[in-house]
Amino acid sequence: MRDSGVAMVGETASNRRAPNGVAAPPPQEGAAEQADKEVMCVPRLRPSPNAEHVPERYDEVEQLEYPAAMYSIMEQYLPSNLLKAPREKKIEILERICAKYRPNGDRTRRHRVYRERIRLTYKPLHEELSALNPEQFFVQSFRNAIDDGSAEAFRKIMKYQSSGLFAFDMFEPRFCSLIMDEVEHFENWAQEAKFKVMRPNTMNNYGAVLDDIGMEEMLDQLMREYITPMSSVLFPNVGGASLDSHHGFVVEYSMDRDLELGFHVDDSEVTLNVCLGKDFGGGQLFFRGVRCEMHVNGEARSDEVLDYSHVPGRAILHAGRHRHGAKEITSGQRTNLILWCRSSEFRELTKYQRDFSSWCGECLTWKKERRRKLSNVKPQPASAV
Ligand SMILES: O=C(O)CCC(=O)C(=O)O
Ligand SMILES: [Fe+2]
Repeated sequence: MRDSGVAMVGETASNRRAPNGVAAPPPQEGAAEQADKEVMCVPRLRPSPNAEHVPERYDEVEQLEYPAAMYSIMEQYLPSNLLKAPREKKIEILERICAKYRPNGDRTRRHRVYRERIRLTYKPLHEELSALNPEQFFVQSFRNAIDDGSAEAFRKIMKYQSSGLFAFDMFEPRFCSLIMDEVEHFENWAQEAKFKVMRPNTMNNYGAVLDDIGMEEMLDQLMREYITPMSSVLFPNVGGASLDSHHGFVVEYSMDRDLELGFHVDDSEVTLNVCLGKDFGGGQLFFRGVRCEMHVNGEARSDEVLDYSHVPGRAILHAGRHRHGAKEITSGQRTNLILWCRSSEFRELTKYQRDFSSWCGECLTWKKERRRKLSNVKPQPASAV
């Protein structure tokens, strides 16, 4: 399994919490409006160091993955909103950046130690969550569609479908409760044990990585046996047929915690997002079209502006590169299970590619435009000598 990686997130969106947990400047516009203008990737380092910033010292920090001096040097390349983040957060971010360049995105030593400590000291509340039990976890209609495996069977269970977005009922209410209870139990344990929980990615201040608390194998099986059959049919152009690793976590929103999630793309080829509960108002997902890395900040076409309202037990499946965010909740508490499904084959094959017109809205527009221009070029009559 690869490292949890980092979601590519809106770095400068002014209307959400900054990744360091410090409140970002007051909102100028709504999340969705801002999203139309800008998506950036975080953590994206500055091209040149910030010479005015005096970096922290890391010498006395235990269990650093790399030499302490490297953290001080790299700190000067962090985007300005992260410079004042707590040192622990900066270490986490810098190590995640570096992990991307290690063979197979190997997990950092800190993360290995973190997981081992949980494994040895945390006693799960619901041991049954460590093994996939389709009858207990999934609703009948979803199991039937997977058993059938045809595009027609998947089409039949869709409750909402729009370009690149597919929503269907998936989890039994009891399974939703078990996951939420387990996460709460873990949070309580961590608080009592004074154990610092690693959050799912740089954008979340709450939530937990399910892979870290004993559900990695179960979620891997879920991806291979229950998501791949669907994504092979629904997302063939973005690696949906060759998913081979995942990052599974829950995100939590409530009036006294995170309210919303900034505009971003996921570090995944295909994302499964299932609402677990509980009662809440607001919190709609907003989508703004699928884009490759080069076009991630481009404008959305009007037909790409889509909102989706979560329903407990219901899943939405989308491409990781489908730009999105979550609007503020207006009441209650919302918890969602997120499974970022990745394909190393797809990443390798597309590494040196430049044309993604089979899935990137803007590459496609450019391609059509080029074709149109070419077809408008009138052949010159050959002149006789
Ligand atoms: O809040 C949600 O439902 C979306 C979460 C999300 O997009 C993510 O964690 O990548
Ligand atoms: Fe996301």
